[in-house]
Amino acid sequence: MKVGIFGGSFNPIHNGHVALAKSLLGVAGLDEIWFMVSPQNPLKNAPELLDEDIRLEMVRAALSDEPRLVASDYEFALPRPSYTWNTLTSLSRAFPHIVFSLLIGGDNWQCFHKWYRSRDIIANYPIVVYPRCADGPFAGTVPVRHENPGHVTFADTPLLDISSTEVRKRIAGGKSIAGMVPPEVEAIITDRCLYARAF
Ligand SMILES: Nc1ncnc2c1ncn2[C@@H]1O[C@H](COP(=O)(O)OP(=O)(O)OP(=O)(O)O)[C@@H](O)[C@H]1O
Ligand SMILES: O=C(O)c1ccc[n+]([C@@H]2O[C@H](COP(=O)([O-])O)[C@@H](O)[C@H]2O)c1
Repeated sequence: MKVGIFGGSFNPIHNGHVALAKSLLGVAGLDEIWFMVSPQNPLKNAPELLDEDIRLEMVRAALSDEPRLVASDYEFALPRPSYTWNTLTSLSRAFPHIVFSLLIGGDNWQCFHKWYRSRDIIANYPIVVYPRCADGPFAGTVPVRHENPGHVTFADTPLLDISSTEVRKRIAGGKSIAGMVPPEVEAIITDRCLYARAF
């Protein structure tokens, strides 16, 4: 069985994440994709990061009709910050029959050399890099290739110009997020008044 690990803050999950994962199932030949909700990205200090349980609840709601897309809280029980090398090796020990790949966006691939034991990840796990249309400096760029890419492939998936940052900004500005997040996620955000404070 082949499983892709799609790690993220998912603060909140949006339609770009779901559309991308659906496309990656086919493009990368995966049986399932596990959305690994990261309690704490080692390289991000985000004061606006919501509690991991609420972020997980939104991911579960968004994926409720997608049997091959799975919401995972696996990192919640691992040491913080959430180093992907630790997650992958722990998963491989826990599920020895599963071949895990790492799915990573072009934005994160640009700084992959800063990740904890990035060379070990490249040497031991297949990596699938997908293009990311971020609203930041890497908008529309082709991911940088590392010197010794190992099992790194570059997936030709569609670019969807949505980010969690934009979703949070719109909510704080009193604007609609209809069509940017799944309706189940929009309902949770509205009911609990999430992200109502401006950041
Ligand atoms: N619209 C999108 N298209 C393709 N990939 C995306 C998109 N949005 C996010 N991703 C990817 O999903 C992964 C997890 O996303 P993350 O939770 O950081 O969302 P984000 O929208 O980038 O959040 P933020 O705006 O808060 O940085 C990242 O590696 C990112 O590359
Ligand atoms: O392992 C690392 O050193 C590392 C450094 C930066 C990011 N990550 C992981 O990359 C994923 C994407 O994070 P984010 O916050 O951009 O959605 C998430 O699973 C993080 O834990 C991992």
